[in-house]
Amino acid sequence: MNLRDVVRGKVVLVTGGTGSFGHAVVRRFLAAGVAEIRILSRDEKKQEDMRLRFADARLKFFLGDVREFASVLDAMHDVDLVFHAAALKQVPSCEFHPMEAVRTNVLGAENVITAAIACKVARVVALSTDKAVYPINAMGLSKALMEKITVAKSRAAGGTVLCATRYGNVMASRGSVIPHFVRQIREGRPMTVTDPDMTRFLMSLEESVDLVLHAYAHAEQGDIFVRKAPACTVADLAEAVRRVFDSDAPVEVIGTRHGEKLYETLVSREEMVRADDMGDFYRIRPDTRDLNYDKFCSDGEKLISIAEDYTSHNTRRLDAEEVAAVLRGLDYIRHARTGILEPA
Ligand SMILES: O=c1ccn([C@@H]2O[C@H](COP(=O)(O)OP(=O)(O)O[C@H]3O[C@H](CO)[C@@H](O)[C@H](O)[C@H]3O)[C@@H](O)[C@H]2O)c(=O)[nH]1
Repeated sequence: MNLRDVVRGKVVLVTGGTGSFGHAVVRRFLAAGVAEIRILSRDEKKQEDMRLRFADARLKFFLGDVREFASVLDAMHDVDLVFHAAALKQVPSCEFHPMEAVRTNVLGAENVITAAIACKVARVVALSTDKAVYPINAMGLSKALMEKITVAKSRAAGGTVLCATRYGNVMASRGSVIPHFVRQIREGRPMTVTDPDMTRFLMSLEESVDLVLHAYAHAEQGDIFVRKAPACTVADLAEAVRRVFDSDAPVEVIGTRHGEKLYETLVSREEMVRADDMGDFYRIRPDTRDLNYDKFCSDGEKLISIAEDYTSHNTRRLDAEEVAAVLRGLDYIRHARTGILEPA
């Protein structure tokens, strides 16, 4: 896909756009000749920082909250494309305040989709997570409902194509384990590993943006897109960080945290039977049976019995040296090696 051909002259809205994903999308879209890119978010300070950083008149800021339909509608007029990234995404905070997750991740998503359909937006890409598959924590559960809303609304969305993307852990994102390990090394503390055998998919920020752009370019009504990714154990991740920083910090095993899974799943076996393998990506097509509910009870699916989940346990596994090589390529690690510890 040539991004230039796709975005030239377009008006794009990014909800929750002041985070690292928003920055990466804005950078690429401005360079590719987008007509206007709007950010809808709650924090005026983060908006001001971003305004100063980009200093580009095509970048417009809308103060508001996806929980408020009126503020979503205000930002939606004349928009061609929406990336819905606004979310509560920390597992512990959603666990303690599940209704807040419902308000932002579930009702907020409904507001965005309803406003987009009303304003005849061409495409909406909603950002989801591997934690939405076989969810066990409130964050994953609320994102699973967001996906369900996207697919259900796609049955009657007129000319607005609704789709979602699912990705795993973005390496070195703010608050995540890699910057945490680096900080522990710098402060001369032991590295705390939850469960050495726990696995996570590894994806860079740029790869997560590629996935979202792939979805934008290829989506048909109700699709969910997944990008194939390698994974590693947390023990190997900790060892890789030690090698990159030439550290001999000890590792302390602290046990699994509240709401955590041993491994993550990007595509369930139930979805795998209707997924297309697109090389680097999977496309999970919606269940297109009509609204005759009876069929959902009577028509079985034999293929499910032989299909396999796509998980961080059975994807390509990187060892510590391979993870270290990936880490050395990250901007965050290059900066951290010179003493700047906070991810952008
Ligand atoms: O001190 C620590 C902290 C974490 N971990 C492990 O490191 C892995 C990654 O942890 P973390 O970076 O906190 O990511 P997750 O808990 O998997 O969740 C992240 O990834 C999600 C997407 O899957 C995002 O939605 C969340 O915001 C983001 O925190 C997990 O196996 C943790 O058990 C440790 O071993 N030691």
